[in-house]
Amino acid sequence: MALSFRICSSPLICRATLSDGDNSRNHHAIDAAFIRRAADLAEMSAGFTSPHPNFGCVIATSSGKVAGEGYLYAQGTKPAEALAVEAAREFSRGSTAYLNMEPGDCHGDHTAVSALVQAGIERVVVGIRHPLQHLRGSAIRELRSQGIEVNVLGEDFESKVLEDARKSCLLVNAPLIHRACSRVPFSVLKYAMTLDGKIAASSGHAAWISSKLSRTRVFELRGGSDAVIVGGNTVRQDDPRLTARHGQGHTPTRIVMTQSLDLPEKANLWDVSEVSTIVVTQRGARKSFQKFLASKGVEVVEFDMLNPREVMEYFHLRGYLSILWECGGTLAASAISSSVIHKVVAFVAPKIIGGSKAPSPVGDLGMVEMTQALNLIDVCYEQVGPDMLVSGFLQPIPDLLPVIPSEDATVEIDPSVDPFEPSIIFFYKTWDLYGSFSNFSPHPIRMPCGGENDDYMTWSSVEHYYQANKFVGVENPMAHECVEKIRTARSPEEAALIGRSTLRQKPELVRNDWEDVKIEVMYKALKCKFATYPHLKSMLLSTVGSVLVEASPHDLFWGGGREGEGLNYLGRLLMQLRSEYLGESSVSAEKSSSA
Ligand SMILES: NC(=O)C1=CN([C@@H]2O[C@H](COP(=O)(O)OP(=O)(O)OC[C@H]3O[C@@H](n4cnc5c(N)ncnc54)[C@H](OP(=O)(O)O)[C@@H]3O)[C@@H](O)[C@H]2O)C=CC1
Ligand SMILES: Nc1c(N[C@@H]2O[C@H](COP(=O)(O)O)[C@@H](O)[C@H]2O)[nH]c(=O)[nH]c1=O
Repeated sequence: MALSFRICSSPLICRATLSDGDNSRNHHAIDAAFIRRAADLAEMSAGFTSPHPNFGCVIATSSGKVAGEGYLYAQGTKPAEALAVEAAREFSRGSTAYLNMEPGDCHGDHTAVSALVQAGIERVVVGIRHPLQHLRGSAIRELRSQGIEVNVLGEDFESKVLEDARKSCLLVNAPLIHRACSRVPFSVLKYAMTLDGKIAASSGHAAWISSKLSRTRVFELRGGSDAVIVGGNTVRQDDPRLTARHGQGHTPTRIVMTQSLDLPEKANLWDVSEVSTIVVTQRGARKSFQKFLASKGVEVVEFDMLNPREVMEYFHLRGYLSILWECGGTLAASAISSSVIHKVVAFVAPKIIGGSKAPSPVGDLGMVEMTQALNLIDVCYEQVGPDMLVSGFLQPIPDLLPVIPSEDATVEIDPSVDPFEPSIIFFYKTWDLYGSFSNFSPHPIRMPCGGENDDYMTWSSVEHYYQANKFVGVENPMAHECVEKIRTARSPEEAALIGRSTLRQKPELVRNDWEDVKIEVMYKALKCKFATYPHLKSMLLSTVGSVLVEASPHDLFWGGGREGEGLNYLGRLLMQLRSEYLGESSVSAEKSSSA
């Protein structure tokens, strides 16, 4: 059955009534319809932040009416379940909540579960369990312990229609599911071709094959990916920008894969003022050009064996979850042969360019008979302006039921479970085991803005506070505006984006003493966070004896870097805070023993 992945155009919270057909007595069909709607809602957050779990929730009354809906905008914002019950108000009582995925209560605050319990929800239907082992099953257990009936698709009941609904839940969080059971990021090959199967004219000219509307869809695809990758020849021919030009939201890292490193000195990708570029190349290639790129702020990574699999395994280790391949046919063929492409998205334009030498989307795969052709699965067809968008999967999304059958059996197949030495605790993504230590964790703090304004304000995360402080106390209305924009940013990622890009683009708005005070600013915010949330303080104290390292491969100041080359200031400040707490408790223990 083909799954359609329409981006929902309805507002965040909407009220809708099921059509008569959906209102049938067939419980499976009703459950399936609502779960699919929850998955559609979840899809709405894709593209606003770097991939993270996408959650949607629908509250339906016993008569099959939608009482409320919600989706998680980004990590740190209100959970989908809380938004949905808020929208449903008194209609939540006795209703059923449909969730595309089990909530991951990674911060121990049970916000999603509490929202459902307090609203009087009677039954919860879950599309899939949480794919990450340390989070899997805990919200379901908690809901059941509160007397709520919980049904998980594929576990408590099965049918074709429910199977399809479950599949839509797997797809909407495909990058995360891949992270749980694979060693390469989820990769999509996207191209635009003419009706006669060419991705450029014989001259190499390709701007443009697809329509403006299709290219806008490409910006959305880029915005939903961690990185976009092209080969060296595409850089030489097209001089692409590879940015997601659709307003606010996530912009993916640009990756160039080149063996020769024979690239032009002037290229749009070397402008890293808005977003970074990483060039991956063969060890030893054109050392002088490597230096030139480094001087431009472009990172160069050398490989002994430059091939798509090695490159993808490397980016998986660096924390990339999803990659969009926008390369030409030569690199595409190599990536498909290496089995790193999971999905294909092709825009077919009603144009004919001809040319026996004009390139096609996929180069030589060594196949000689049509019976060897790779068949796509779950194919979708959609008209986009004048073009036809055909998409489908080359490899199925892993099915969590057989792949991850139980909590006990998962350690072996989940490479993220415990990949590190026990004496070092790494933390990075907020949903990781110690993710609450991250600046991005959703723990609001109340602190004065700093500067002349001593009023206490609520900051949605440490990251909001930290980024805003770059511009505090600067006598310029634009700096004030920037502080407010960061304070009201809907997610830590958005706050970071505004803070970092303003620092790069308008350095005059940054306070003069920023470099001197930034560690102190961070420490103050961390102290406030751990003092505000006792369970976080306990978590920090539980790490005594372990070194804390922020496993950010990019941030060599706050993070530990890829191979320990980073300064790890965030880890250090947390250890300092931990020592402070230990000092306090030993002083109070001394006092009580001497009393
Ligand atoms: N319509 C569309 O959607 C698109 C069209 N195009 C068009 O396609 C043409 C370029 O096609 P093509 O040369 O295939 O594209 P690419 O440049 O994307 O891929 C080939 C290049 O990738 C690099 N490379 C590194 N490792 C490998 C490897 N293991 N296997 C293969 N390549 C590797 C090499 O760069 P190096 O030579 O530097 O070592 C190689 O020349 C251009 O005309 C461009 O306009 C490109 C993208 C999309
Ligand atoms: N020609 C072509 C595409 N080409 C891809 O887009 C890149 C250019 O991106 P940018 O510089 O950001 O606009 C180019 O290098 C290639 O990867 N894409 C499409 O959707 N449709 C098209 O017709």
